[in-house]
Amino acid sequence: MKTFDYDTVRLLPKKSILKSRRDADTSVQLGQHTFRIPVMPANMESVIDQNLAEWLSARGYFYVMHRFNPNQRFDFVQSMQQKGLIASISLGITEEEYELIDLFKSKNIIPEYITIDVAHGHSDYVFQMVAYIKKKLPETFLIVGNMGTPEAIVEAEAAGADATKVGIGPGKACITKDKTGFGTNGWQLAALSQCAQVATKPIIADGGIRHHGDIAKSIRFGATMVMIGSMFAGHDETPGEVIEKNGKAYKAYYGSASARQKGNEHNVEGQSLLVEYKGPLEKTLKAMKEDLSSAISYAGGKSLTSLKTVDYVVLTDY
Ligand SMILES: NC(=O)C1=CN([C@@H]2O[C@H](COP(=O)(O)OP(=O)(O)OC[C@H]3O[C@@H](n4cnc5c(N)ncnc54)[C@H](OP(=O)(O)O)[C@@H]3O)[C@@H](O)[C@H]2O)C=CC1
Ligand SMILES: Nc1nc2c(ncn2[C@@H]2O[C@H](COP(=O)(O)O)[C@@H](O)[C@H]2O)c(=O)[nH]1
Repeated sequence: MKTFDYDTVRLLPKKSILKSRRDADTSVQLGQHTFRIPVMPANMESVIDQNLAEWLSARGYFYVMHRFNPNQRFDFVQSMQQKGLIASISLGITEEEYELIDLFKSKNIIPEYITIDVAHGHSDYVFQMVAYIKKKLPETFLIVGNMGTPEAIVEAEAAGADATKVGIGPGKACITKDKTGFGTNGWQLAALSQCAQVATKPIIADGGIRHHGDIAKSIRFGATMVMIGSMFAGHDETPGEVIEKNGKAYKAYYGSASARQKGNEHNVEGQSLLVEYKGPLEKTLKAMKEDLSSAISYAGGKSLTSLKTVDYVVLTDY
């Protein structure tokens, strides 16, 4: 099997039709809503909290709240919706999660988006949860992850997923490939491409984004949106305190399957890192939008759709 990844692919330019990059449209539709850029922060405790969820949603960005304060999710959804904001939460697949779905149903509080967040999403237990959510909360847009193969995408869509999330182990805080030998680390873009060939619904590329250009590459290879952890962590608006070390400023970034997150040493597949302190998030989001606008211009179009058909090369002696 031929593989490639973000660092070995270059997209090929087409004649531009834009007078200015400011005329490029970077917006994307997911479900019933349109968002400013095809980017969402990872649903990790060191990346997002309720304040950031409110901040992003109020400004037209998509987000997925993490699931590590399980008992606060009902109030979270109510509070977001009372403010006129989109409610987008994560769920696991334990019994308590079924009870939360029942609570939403009984109170007629309907989250606009739910993401099933399990390391190995290609599982009948995940698909049972998909079916339950679609039965109880049919209006909710349901994202199901994580997957790494076309077979998984086909089964998830057949079970009722409205979108799937692709990426087993390409994340910066991930140690899955070393601990288990499995995953899409090192060929995430090729895995995304394979999954996109069978997908009939949106795919979210999750993990391994290290440069803004990787967002455009993800769209070229079939993603509707991307999920980003480490590049989001470390801002003023992201969780955690600034840490000074050897005269430089950092914030903590830790995996959802790290010992720090789990509070134990069982099935640890994530590590704790320091990422550089990056200042205000507004500045990074503006730069992402500008770089995507430039990419659209190079693609010879006016919107993200133009990226989907550009030619590319794979560097071999890289
Ligand atoms: N994208 C990625 O590559 C990865 C992401 N993560 C993140 O870490 C967090 C913790 O995830 P997770 O480990 O799923 O923890 P969870 O506690 O949510 O586990 C999910 C459920 O599936 C069961 N399960 C069975 N086989 C597996 C398997 N191979 N991997 C995971 N669960 C399995 C678990 O039982 P039991 O625990 O008894 O086995 C548990 O009941 C999530 O937020 C996830 O997104 C973690 C690893 C990889
Ligand atoms: N294998 C693991 N993957 C993890 C863990 N915590 C989060 N993640 C995944 O990483 C991405 C973010 O990747 P990044 O390259 O942008 O930093 C995140 O969305 C999860 O899918 C973990 O503990 N182990």
